[in-house]
Amino acid sequence: MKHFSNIIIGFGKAGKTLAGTLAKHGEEVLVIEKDPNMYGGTCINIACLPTKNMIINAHRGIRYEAALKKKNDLTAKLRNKNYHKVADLSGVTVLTATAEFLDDHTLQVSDNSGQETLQADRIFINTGATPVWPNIDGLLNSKKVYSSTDLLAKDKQLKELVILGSGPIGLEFASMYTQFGSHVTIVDKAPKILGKFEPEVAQQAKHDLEEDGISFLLESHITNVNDTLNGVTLTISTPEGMKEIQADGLLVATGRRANVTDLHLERTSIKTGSHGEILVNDVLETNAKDVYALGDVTGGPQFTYISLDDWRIIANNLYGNKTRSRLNRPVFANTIFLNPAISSIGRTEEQLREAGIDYTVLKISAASVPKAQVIGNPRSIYKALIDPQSHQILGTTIYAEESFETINIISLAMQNHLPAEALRDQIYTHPTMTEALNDLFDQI
Ligand SMILES: Cc1cc2nc3c(=O)[nH]c(=O)nc-3n(C[C@H](O)[C@H](O)[C@H](O)COP(=O)(O)OP(=O)(O)OC[C@H]3O[C@@H](n4cnc5c(N)ncnc54)[C@H](O)[C@@H]3O)c2cc1C
Ligand SMILES: NC(=O)c1ccc[n+]([C@@H]2O[C@H](COP(=O)([O-])OP(=O)(O)OC[C@H]3O[C@@H](n4cnc5c(N)ncnc54)[C@H](O)[C@@H]3O)[C@@H](O)[C@H]2O)c1
Repeated sequence: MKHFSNIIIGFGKAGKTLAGTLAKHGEEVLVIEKDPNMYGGTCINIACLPTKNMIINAHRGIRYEAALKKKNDLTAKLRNKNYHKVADLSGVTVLTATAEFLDDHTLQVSDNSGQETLQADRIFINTGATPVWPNIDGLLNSKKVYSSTDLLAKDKQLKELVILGSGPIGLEFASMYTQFGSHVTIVDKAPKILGKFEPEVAQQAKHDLEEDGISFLLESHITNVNDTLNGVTLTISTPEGMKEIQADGLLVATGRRANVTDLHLERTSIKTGSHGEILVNDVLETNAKDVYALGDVTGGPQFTYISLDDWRIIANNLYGNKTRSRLNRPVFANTIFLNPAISSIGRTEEQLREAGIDYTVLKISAASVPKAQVIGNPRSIYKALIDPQSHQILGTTIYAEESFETINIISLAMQNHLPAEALRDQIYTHPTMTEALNDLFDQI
């Protein structure tokens, strides 16, 4: 039986970065990835980067087939680069095989050629997340039902697309497909979209998505999926009664949960939660000694930058001053890449009210910001909540062009406890959307 000092299961953001750190410290590492099309993990192959590349090219007016080719070229390049960045490190080996546990420190790996048993002193589980499939009649047998991964690989554009789920995946695909010229209907059981964002921003974003041609069926669910010669018929229960929609396909975007499918954790002392997520303590240790879990598989926030931050926690606890943990993870933002993008950080008005925290609201539209005019997209709301005494920023939501960049400045200010005046008085380059922060914080 082969023995390794460290085995990382899954070539995700945390895992691949950790392989580099371990190698730098002279450690021997085996990285096991089950799918050669996934070297580099979910983000670069089937998620963040290909979707944003398609979204940007759709906005540029590039046709679907040409955009798909550009996306495929990009992911192939990134995959190859990611593979070599890890496999070429001294002390690191990449094995393309599926790993399953036999006990806490013993794994069986399998590929088409056979199986092998391996042991390791330390094991890091970084196997990501997998789509949740709702229980709907005809859904699993349909050939017209797609996950985000399937749809990103589709060589022909679906002209009439229904999307189940209005989370980030559903909304980003809806925005992208609309820009490519398709008609999209979103079905969600929730009464409103973007429910975690400030209500006026969510409302404005919904209005703009509708203006772009997207139809919404809220408080609705699909009860039946029936393939037809040319597409699919969807039976939908809505507040106005049952509806039937003919479409070319259905994208299911109803959430993703920890991917532990192949791992056979029942053979170990590793504990899982009610959604299959691997339970870890604040420094990402599982119940089994020297077995860690990182990234989406822990059931934490599903973002590449959080997986990367999990790596920081592990690296700090293995080689650093052991101060980093999930408990003191810095405040972090999130963005949904719409037209324009919606980005937020910290707390909303509702959350502050519930917590009994006093706040002052600052709000502007950036329609008159020169860069918004240069881009030709005046859609915008900038909203900040600040402490009335200290002027510390408690939360910010930006719905505007380039909000995904501007929000990182707010993040830096919050993390370093800068008062709103610092952002008000900062000299920003021109013309940028960030300049709007001069005006937003001028209302203090
Ligand atoms: C469509 C979409 C768009 C997204 N957009 C964004 C975005 O814009 N920004 C953002 O921050 N996040 C985004 N996310 C979320 C982000 O992609 C994930 O949070 C992130 O990639 C998770 O990384 P990870 O390190 O947990 O593991 P992953 O990168 O998911 O890696 C897990 C790897 O483990 C492998 N694996 C699984 N089981 C086994 C096994 N038994 N043996 C061997 N290998 C195995 C898998 O093949 C996979 O390569 C998006 C997600 C999706 C689906
Ligand atoms: N820009 C980004 O950062 C980005 C982009 C895409 C994905 N992601 C990550 O991927 C994860 C998964 O995204 P997602 O959009 O699939 O999930 P989600 O959980 O965020 O949203 C799922 C939506 O589906 C609805 N839904 C669930 N079951 C339903 C049913 N049976 N009928 C009708 N509606 C139903 C829910 O009400 C919800 O609105 C997110 O947690 C996110 O962190 C991030």
